[in-house]
Amino acid sequence: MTSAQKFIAIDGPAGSGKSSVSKEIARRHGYGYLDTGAAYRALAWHVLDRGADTSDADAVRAAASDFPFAQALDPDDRRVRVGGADVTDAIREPRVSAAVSGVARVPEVRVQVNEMFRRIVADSEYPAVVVEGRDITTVVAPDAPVRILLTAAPEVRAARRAGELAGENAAAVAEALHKRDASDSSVVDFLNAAPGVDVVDSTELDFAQTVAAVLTVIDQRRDADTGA
Ligand SMILES: Nc1ncnc2c1ncn2[C@@H]1O[C@H](COP(=O)(O)OP(=O)(O)OP(=O)(O)O)[C@@H](O)[C@H]1O
Ligand SMILES: Nc1ccn([C@@H]2O[C@H](COP(=O)(O)O)[C@@H](O)[C@H]2O)c(=O)n1
Repeated sequence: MTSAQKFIAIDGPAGSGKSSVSKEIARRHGYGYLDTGAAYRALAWHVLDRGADTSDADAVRAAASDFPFAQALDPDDRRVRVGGADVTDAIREPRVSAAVSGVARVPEVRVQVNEMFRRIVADSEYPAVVVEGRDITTVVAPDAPVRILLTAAPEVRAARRAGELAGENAAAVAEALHKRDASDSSVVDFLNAAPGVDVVDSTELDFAQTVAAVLTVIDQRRDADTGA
């Protein structure tokens, strides 16, 4: 089996359900789970921790050249580390969410982290790894046997995210989410499915229905791949 065949690739915009759905798929199948956004977030945290700004591409490149990132593939172990620092919670703070797109805009950094993702999957002992992000179906693993674009209407995604962040102003949450999508989608296209990528639109689906729809696609693609 090539390492590309170990990928179950899932892309989508912010708040589309990539991480919650991917974790559930990984748990049910005994697969690994890789949250690539966590790596970009951890690098943004690392840049800020060095007193720099992610709009400064040189500062991002410098931080990336010394980036001791670690993340387990266990879907129930979400700890993220940069060197000795546990940044699991810090990378979800609004200041990091607001800064992360700056990191994602630096092409050399994308190449570096994509190599890291491929290595993590290749070296893992899981039979497959659900890898979610923005460019997994198109750049990181375009040859993966299962490639899914998970999407939902912008207002639905904003409402789901606002529901998670108790105490945050819903309009501000929606604005931040849409701003991040606009910036990110100028770097990689995760709003339109590339040829061969299956779309699951969860706008009208609850969480359980979304998981079921993604599982159906995985089964269909796996059957097609094995000629079953
Ligand atoms: N189909 C669904 N119906 C209802 N809620 C959902 C559905 N899918 C996901 N959610 C909820 O929406 C919220 C956002 O989902 P999640 O964090 O998985 O999105 P994401 O795409 O990984 O976002 P981000 O890219 O910003 O990390 C979570 O609270 C999750 O439980
Ligand atoms: N494949 C990816 C994954 C993420 N990004 C960037 O990271 C940010 C955070 O991602 P979340 O999934 O945690 O929302 C995202 O806004 C992108 O800037 C990326 O570029 N490519």
